[in-house]
Amino acid sequence: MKQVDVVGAVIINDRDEILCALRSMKMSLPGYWEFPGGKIEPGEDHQAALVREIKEELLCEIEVGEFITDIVHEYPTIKVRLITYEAKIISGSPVATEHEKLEWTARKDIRNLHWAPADIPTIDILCCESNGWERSILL
Ligand SMILES: Nc1nc2c([nH]c(=O)n2[C@H]2C[C@H](O)[C@@H](COP(=O)(O)OP(=O)(O)OP(=O)(O)O)O2)c(=O)[nH]1
Repeated sequence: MKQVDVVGAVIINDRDEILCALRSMKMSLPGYWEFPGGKIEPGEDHQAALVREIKEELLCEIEVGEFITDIVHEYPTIKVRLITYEAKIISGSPVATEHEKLEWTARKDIRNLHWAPADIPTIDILCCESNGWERSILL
């Protein structure tokens, strides 16, 4: 089965909200939420691919931060390797040029969206992080 290598940016603002992107009817997996990003070009490193994709898709500039996870998900006709990183916007503000819409969502609420299946491991890590933080305060 064909595999595509994709990078996704978990763009977080200073209010701990995450930028979520809804795939449009013109894209594959329409109606699913995802992290903005896209396919890595041959010879490109992950960070460069993310900066390029975000510039193309959202017309703004990001700085790529910590690695989150690297997983392979088998869809019925294609395997997607999704590699996610934290990121923040350093210039401009995001515009949906390809997506149906963009939404800043509080970290605690991101599970409520209907995510592309390949994104669930990233969502689990993002939600755990905040639980871990709360747990360490309670202990
Ligand atoms: N960008 C991105 N793609 C994702 C995520 N989760 C997930 O399964 N995908 C899938 C959807 C696409 O098949 C592929 C990403 O490719 P892309 O972002 O370049 O999408 P595209 O619109 O050019 O894809 P296509 O319609 O040409 O197949 O990975 C995610 O969080 N972000």
